[in-house]
Amino acid sequence: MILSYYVQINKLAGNEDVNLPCKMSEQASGYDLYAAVAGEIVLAPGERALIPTGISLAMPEGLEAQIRPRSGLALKHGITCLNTPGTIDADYRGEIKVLLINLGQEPFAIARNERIAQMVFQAVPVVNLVEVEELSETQRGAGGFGHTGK
Ligand SMILES: O=c1ccn([C@H]2C[C@H](O)[C@@H](COP(=O)(O)OP(=O)(O)OP(=O)(O)O)O2)c(=O)[nH]1
Ligand SMILES: [Mg+2]
Repeated sequence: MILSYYVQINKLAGNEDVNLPCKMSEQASGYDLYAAVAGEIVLAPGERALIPTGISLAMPEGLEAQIRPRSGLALKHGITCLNTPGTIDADYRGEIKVLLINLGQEPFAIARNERIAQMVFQAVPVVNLVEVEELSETQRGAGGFGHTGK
């Protein structure tokens, strides 16, 4: 079954040259996000930076977007998203930004229009939290954090 939605996308002023998020293969899960940095920025080992993408979105209620690292950047350069997966709320209208961190040993340069991360859309159920005095019993109960063994 294929779920299909329309999501509005807006290029922010001054970013007309920055590519729109793009799927790199027909059935890719993620739309690659392009850096909207001015010129180039360099992340020293251990350094983090909030990278602009030059775009904003309006998704329908019931969708979210997740910002995830690109595995190639992680493997080759130790570049990942610090808050992965980043959460883009359906009602957020600001610029999408990517919090990158350099966990590698070498400085890493990011140029304008380079692909820095990917954005995956997910359906989010609408949940109503109902406060109660007691919860239903289960076999697991409160067991967790490895209580079933290694
Ligand atoms: O990687 C990210 C994560 C978040 N956001 C934007 C969209 C999101 O809707 C908003 C808030 O994100 P989140 O809820 O993760 O952050 P918070 O620290 O809880 O901030 P807030 O109090 O604004 O919700 O920031 C991004 O652009 N990139
Ligand atoms: Mg929040």
